[in-house]
Amino acid sequence: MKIALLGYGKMGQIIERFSLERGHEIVLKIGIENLDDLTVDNLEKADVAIDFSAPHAAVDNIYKCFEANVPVVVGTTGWYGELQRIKNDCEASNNTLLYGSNFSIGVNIFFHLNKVLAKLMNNYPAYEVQVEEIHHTQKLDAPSGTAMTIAEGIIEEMDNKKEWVNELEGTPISEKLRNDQLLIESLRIENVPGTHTVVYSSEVDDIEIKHTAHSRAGFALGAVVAAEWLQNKKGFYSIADIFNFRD
Ligand SMILES: NC(=O)C1=CN([C@@H]2O[C@H](COP(=O)(O)OP(=O)(O)OC[C@H]3O[C@@H](n4cnc5c(N)ncnc54)[C@H](OP(=O)(O)O)[C@@H]3O)[C@@H](O)[C@H]2O)C=CC1
Ligand SMILES: O=C(O)C1=N[C@H](C(=O)O)C[C@H](O)C1
Repeated sequence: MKIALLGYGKMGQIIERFSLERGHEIVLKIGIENLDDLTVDNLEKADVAIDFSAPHAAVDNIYKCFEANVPVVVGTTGWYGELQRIKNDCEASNNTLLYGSNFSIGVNIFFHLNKVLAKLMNNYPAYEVQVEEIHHTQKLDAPSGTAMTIAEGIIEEMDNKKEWVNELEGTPISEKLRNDQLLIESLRIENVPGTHTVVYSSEVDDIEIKHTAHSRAGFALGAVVAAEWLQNKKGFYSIADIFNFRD
């Protein structure tokens, strides 16, 4: 495949390496220094675009791909408030997009496990649930997209949780946490690629599930595999469409 990389930072560079290893060609690399090269003409040279840019940049980049009719894989997080509008516009313009808050196989297994556990724990109100995410200090968004997906999985399965609220280290939530709110605690520590924990705590014990990324390799390989999966498809997809986990 001919791949356009939108965003050539920490992730873009590893995605380039995996793309070349898997026999693909990089026909366009867009970073902050050559944004003018992000044109319809240049995008049309690619079979697929992969966006790992920045929360403020992803939406414009997606619409540029739609204009060029190039399928786009979006790994960038922090833009999900626009998800419904983009889904509608993608389908209305007969375009193709796949997004995911996390492309690693391990985290996608974890997403499934999280929902199975939440369904079970729904029967045990003595346990209070909380999500924690830890990332490197350059991360621009909080909570992480992965933590949002985890929280949404819990809210879907637990009758007493209706919404999540975020506490970023140093900026505690302004109001007291309500019983129907799920806390996502965000911590920023130098060089951490991504750690997510779900804890159910009772008076007598804790139950904890945790995913620890040792590097960014799992995210990057997953993004290239997602781009391969998207070939010859039309429409709006999420990473969950690639996996078919059973309980
Ligand atoms: N879904 C997943 O599995 C994963 C998602 N991510 C997400 O991917 C995104 C990128 O992560 P990461 O690579 O670590 O971040 P980096 O900051 O290392 O890289 C992003 C790059 O994009 C550049 N950029 C800024 N604006 C634009 C634009 N308009 N078009 C193209 N590039 C632009 C930035 O330039 P400059 O720094 O000069 O502004 C930077 O070089 C984040 O949102 C992160 O949360 C990360 C890992 C896994
Ligand atoms: O910014 C990152 O680094 C990561 N972002 C994604 C997220 O917001 O969940 C995925 C991964 O945790 C790394």
